[in-house]
Amino acid sequence: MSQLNKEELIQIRRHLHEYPELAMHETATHAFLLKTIQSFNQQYIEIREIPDLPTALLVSVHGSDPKRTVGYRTDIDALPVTEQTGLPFASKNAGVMHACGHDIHMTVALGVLNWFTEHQPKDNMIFFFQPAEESENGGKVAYEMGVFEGKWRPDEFYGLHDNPNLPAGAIGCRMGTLFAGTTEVNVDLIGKSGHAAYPQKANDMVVAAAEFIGQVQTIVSRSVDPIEGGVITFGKLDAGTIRNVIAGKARIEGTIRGLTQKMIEHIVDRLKMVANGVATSYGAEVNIHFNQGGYLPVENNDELTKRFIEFAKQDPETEFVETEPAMTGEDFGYLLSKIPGTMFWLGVDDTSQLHSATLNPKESSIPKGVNSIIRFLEYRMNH
Ligand SMILES: CC(=O)N[C@@H](CCC[C@H](N)C(=O)O)C(=O)O
Repeated sequence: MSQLNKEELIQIRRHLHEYPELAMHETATHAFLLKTIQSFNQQYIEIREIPDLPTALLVSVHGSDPKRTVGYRTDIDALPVTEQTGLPFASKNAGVMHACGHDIHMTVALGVLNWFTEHQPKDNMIFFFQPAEESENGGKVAYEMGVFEGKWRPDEFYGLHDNPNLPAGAIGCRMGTLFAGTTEVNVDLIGKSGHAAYPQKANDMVVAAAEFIGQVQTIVSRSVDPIEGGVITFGKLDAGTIRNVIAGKARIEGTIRGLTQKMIEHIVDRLKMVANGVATSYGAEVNIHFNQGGYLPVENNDELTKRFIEFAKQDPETEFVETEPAMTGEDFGYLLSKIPGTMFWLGVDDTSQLHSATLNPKESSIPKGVNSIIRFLEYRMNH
C-alpha cells in the first residue's frame, strides 16, 4: 500500500540506524529527514523548520476537504549505548545507538507521510519529527515554544512506540494509561575524602551510597501498593577516583516511574526521606534533584482510542493485541495532556529489550506498520 516499497523503507531505516544521534544533537538525522521529505511530491505539503529547535521538523499536508487536523509524531533521537548487534549496518557513531527503535519510528512516519503526499488526505495533517524523547523532553519544549499554534495545531495526535514483545507488525494499544510517568532523580552525597588506611578521619560516600541504594529498594516493596506498582531504578553511580582514596562524594542517577502522577509524587516523597535519613546517619550533606519535565503518564483519550481500537480489531490487515500498561516513559505524555490522542505499540518481535545493546527489531514490522497506520488514518478521516 505504501508508495515507498519495502526495500526503500528498509534502506531508509538502515541509514538512520547507522547514524544515531543523542537528544538535541540530531543534526545529520534532521538533514537526512529533510532531504528525504524534499524528494517526495511537494504538491500538498509545506515543510517547516524551527530555528529555536533546529533538529525538529514539521510537515503539514493540506487536506482535500478538511474537517480537522490530524497530527502524527515520531521521535528521532538515540541513546548513549554501544551497539553489540554485529549487524552490517550497525551504528557508525561510537557509543550511540538506536537502542529504543526510533529509527523504526522515523521510517514508519516517512512511509505514512510519503503515502499522503501521493494520495491527498481528506483532513489536514501535521507530521512532527521530534528531537529529544530519551531526555530533555523535546515534545514539551516544542509545545512551550508555541510550535503547535494556529494551523500547526493538531486537533488530535497519534504516535507509536516499537515493542519487542509483540509479533512484527502487530499493533498494540489500550484504553487509559499506556505508559508510566517518569521523573529523573540525581542524588549527591557529600562527605570527606581521605587515605584508605584511615577511615576514622574521613567520611566515606561509597558506603553511604551503598546504604542509600539498599534502603531505596524498600520503597517499592514496602511503601507502594503492590496492585498499583512503581519503579525506582538507579542506572548510574559515580564515586571515588582510585582504590586507596576514600571517596568524599558520590553521585547516583536514576529514574522513578508510576502509572499515576499521585504515585510518582508518593515515591518522590519517600525517596527524599530515605536520602535525608541516610545522609543524617552518615553525617553527610545531601542534594537531591528531581526533574519530571514532560514525562507525564501517557493517557490515551477515551473517544479517540476507542475508535482506534475498533478500527484495529476489525481491519483484516491489522493484527491487534490489547496490551497492559508499561513502565516505559514517553514525553508524548505531555503532548497528550495538551492535545487529545492515542499512543500505540508497533510489534517488532525481538528477544532483546528496549535500551539493550543487542536490540534488533524485525524490519518486516515497518511496511506492516505503515500500512496499518495509513489504513487507520484514512478510516479516521471518513468517520
Ligand atoms: C520509551 C522509553 O524508553 N522512554 C524513556 C524515557 C526517558 C524518560 C526520562 N529521561 C527518565 O529517564 O526518566 C524511558 O526510559 O522510559
